[in-house]
Amino acid sequence: MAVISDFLQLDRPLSAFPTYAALILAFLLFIFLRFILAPEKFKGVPQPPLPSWIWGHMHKTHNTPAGEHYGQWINKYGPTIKINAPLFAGKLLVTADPAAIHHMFTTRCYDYTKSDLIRPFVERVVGRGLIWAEGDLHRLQRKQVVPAFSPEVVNRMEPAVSEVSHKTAAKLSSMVAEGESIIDMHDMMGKTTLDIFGLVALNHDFNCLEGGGADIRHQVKQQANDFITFSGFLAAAMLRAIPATARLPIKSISEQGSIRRVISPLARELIVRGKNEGEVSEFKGNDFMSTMLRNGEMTDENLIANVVTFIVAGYDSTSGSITWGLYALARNQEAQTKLREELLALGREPTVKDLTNMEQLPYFEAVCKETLRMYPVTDAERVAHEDDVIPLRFPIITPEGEQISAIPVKKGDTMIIPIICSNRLNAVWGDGDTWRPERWLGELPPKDQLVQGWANMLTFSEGPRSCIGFRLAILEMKVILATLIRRFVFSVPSDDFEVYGRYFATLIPVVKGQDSKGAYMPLKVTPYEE
Ligand code: HEM
Repeated sequence: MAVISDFLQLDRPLSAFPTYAALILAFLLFIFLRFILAPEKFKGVPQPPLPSWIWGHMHKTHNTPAGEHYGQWINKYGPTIKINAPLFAGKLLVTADPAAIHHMFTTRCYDYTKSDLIRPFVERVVGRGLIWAEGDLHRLQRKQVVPAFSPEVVNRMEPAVSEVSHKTAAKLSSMVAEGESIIDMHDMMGKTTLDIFGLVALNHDFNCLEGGGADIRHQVKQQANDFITFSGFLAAAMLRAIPATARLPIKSISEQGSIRRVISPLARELIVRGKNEGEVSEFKGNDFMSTMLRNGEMTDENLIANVVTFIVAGYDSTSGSITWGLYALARNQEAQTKLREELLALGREPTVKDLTNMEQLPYFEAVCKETLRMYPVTDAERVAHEDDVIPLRFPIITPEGEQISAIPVKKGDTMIIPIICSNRLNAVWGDGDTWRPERWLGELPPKDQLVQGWANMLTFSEGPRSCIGFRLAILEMKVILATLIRRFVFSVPSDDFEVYGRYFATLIPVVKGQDSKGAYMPLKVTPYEE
């Protein structure tokens, strides 16, 4: 009872609220009847055994390492399955099939929008910016900001990225010199990428490495840590069953707005400064802020939402990817040594040219791709806006021997696209769950079995809504990893140390046995001596 009372932010025990108890019962009865009366969905698509009558399949996927259960089911039943949503909220189609993904993300991108669970969540967290926008509004907003992330503009960001990376290396050196040998690299990478994004996109120095931006990073981390608890799961389950629950004073839901509340005043200040100063940075007016302001077509609400959106999307996912890269290298000392040797053999700090030329640093390229394949930091969910038929590359064979090569869907049906499973499909990659950079140096799986996103993976999605910041993310990943691996050896703090991922808006690293700490990646850092 205390849990429910806290969940609902009640200031008296739940027993004092018979009305609340009656409401909860009515709610459960309503969704149960809706479930019983619903027509059968996704006929012929295999469904794994139901782990829980009330929570459907999703408590298992929420409460365990990212991709673990979807991965097991998909490897057993094929890339397309159906599952039960919690609280009798109907069936969901889960697919990692490349043809289905291409259809929803590219061919009919605007007919498969973010679901009624995801879109209001995005609005609460970052506002009505590019990630929230759909249809014509999305086309318009995207056209306005896309020039700020062109190859030429991103390449010009390299000196700033490099400068912050060197500051991080200096900070790590001083921490180690002061006796701190085990360092939370998730926290360090968050500070590094937020500082970079401020400088290259907003002409603003968050100065996180010296203690700045702490409120933003704290809120982002707090939201992630809250989401992976049972309360976080229950809130998502209720929202999926009845989206109007968002209006109730539920703690885990109302607190999702705290990131926006913390960043908005700064966003407003930066916009006013940008409007007054005209060109706001050394990127010849091509930076994100100048580009948005120059067009003058966005309302102030859209401008603020986009500054919040880009700050959060621009630093958290990139820092997560780099953190996972350091973890993979810490677990694979041989690979780390090989990478360091390749970087040092260059005889200088790598330049943008070195980093973008795959032949110059082939192993480094393979390490980055393999990390982004194994640890994609986001997940996706779409809802059909019209009745449609989704094609499959890997047909389903029913127990009766019938082949299903396309799945009819109805307006309102929800599809879950577990990006991590698409990237790891054993049917395509063989040993998809193993981090093995060498796979990128040999022959890749046939193209028609792969998706059409960057490097034939789904990490940055594909199509008109694919990640707009992918070039900047890859540049940051390469510059930061090159700077750190040339100077330090990263290793795991103990033999039984294990980290698994949990999804919030990004893939959070959680140390096994230290789950209550939430997002955390303590690695042993030792200066490298030749
Ligand atoms: C390694 C780091 C990153 C990864 C793995 C990543 C991944 C993704 C993915 C998968 C999507 C599509 C989500 C969906 O449609 O449901 C996306 C969209 C987006 N990303 Fe990234 N991202 C990264 C870094 C960045 C950076 C650095 C920025 C900012 C410059 C950024 C800004 C955005 C925005 C604004 C969208 C929405 C695009 C749209 O809907 O048109 N991301 N990202």
